[in-house]
Amino acid sequence: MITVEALTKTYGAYTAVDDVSFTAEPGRVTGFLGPNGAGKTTTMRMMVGLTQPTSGRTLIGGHAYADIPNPGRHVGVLLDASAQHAGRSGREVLSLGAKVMGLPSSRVDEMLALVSLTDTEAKRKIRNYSLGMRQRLGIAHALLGDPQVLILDEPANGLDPAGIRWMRGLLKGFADRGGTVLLSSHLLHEVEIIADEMVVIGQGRIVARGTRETLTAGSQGGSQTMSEDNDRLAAALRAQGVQVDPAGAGLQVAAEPAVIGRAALEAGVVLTDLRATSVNLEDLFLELTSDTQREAPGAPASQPADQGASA
Ligand SMILES: Nc1ncnc2c1ncn2[C@@H]1O[C@H](COP(=O)(O)OP(=O)(O)OP(=O)(O)O)[C@@H](O)[C@H]1O
Repeated sequence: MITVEALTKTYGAYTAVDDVSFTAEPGRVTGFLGPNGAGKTTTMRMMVGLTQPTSGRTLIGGHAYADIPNPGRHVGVLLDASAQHAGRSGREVLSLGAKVMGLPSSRVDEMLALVSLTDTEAKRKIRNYSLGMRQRLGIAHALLGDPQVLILDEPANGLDPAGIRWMRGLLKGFADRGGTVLLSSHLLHEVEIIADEMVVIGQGRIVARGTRETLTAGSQGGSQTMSEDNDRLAAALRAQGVQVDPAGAGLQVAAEPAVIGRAALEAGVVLTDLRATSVNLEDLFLELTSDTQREAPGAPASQPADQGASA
């Protein structure tokens, strides 16, 4: 369990992270989502003691990271895949990590196999690694000590589609076995596929949090429909005050399918297609993060940050 309590970081007059609080629960993947420069990396660095917070704290399993003896055995961290010594090989980096953590060298081979780095690649200097290979090595390093908690900053960065799918499976499996996963991304699609919970940050502040369902709850859902007489159906709906817009060969209607079905029945129009349209999470994400001044109350589709489901 990770508990982030009122973390704030200021650089002079600039507030990079502003009173950020959230939890990441065991058995769940928590996505930390926000556009470039929103404060994700700064928050994660503060969580593991690499950046000193101006105020606030983070507890991981009830302890500050700095107070955890042999932290790699408890918390796997991947913050910057390119931060490893470029002149070392991947195997050397993992072997060093294993020594520091008091692990058998067989663990290095296990991790290399897990992230699909071949023996030849493992012997290559990191300066000659592709970004995806660095990322795989970083994930191997984070998992080396068999931790219960993973904190990963943009772990999918540089991975090809097959690699992203592989990583998703890996992290889901980790959470399914009871582990806690916090991963950041600036890409909604990457996060929404894997994350059980999402914490959305914009301009240093948490603007929403919850599951996909709770985030989009309360948003005005609509329907798409087609009929044998769209004009008559549109007129019948508009007469009830329902907003109707043309959409391709059909209509986009700001109402539930049942409202449309009833209107069609009363107007004697045969429907040829009728489906509820899901709320576009991407629109919600862009709306939430475009201007923190609006925050949750100004954005009707959002889950207010202080009532989020994951709190
Ligand atoms: N050492 C520093 N001095 C001054 N400003 C900083 C420092 N570190 C970060 N910042 C600023 O804090 C803000 C948040 O940066 P951060 O790297 O945390 O964003 P991010 O959400 O991780 O972005 P990205 O998705 O691009 O990685 C940015 O405006 C950045 O320029």
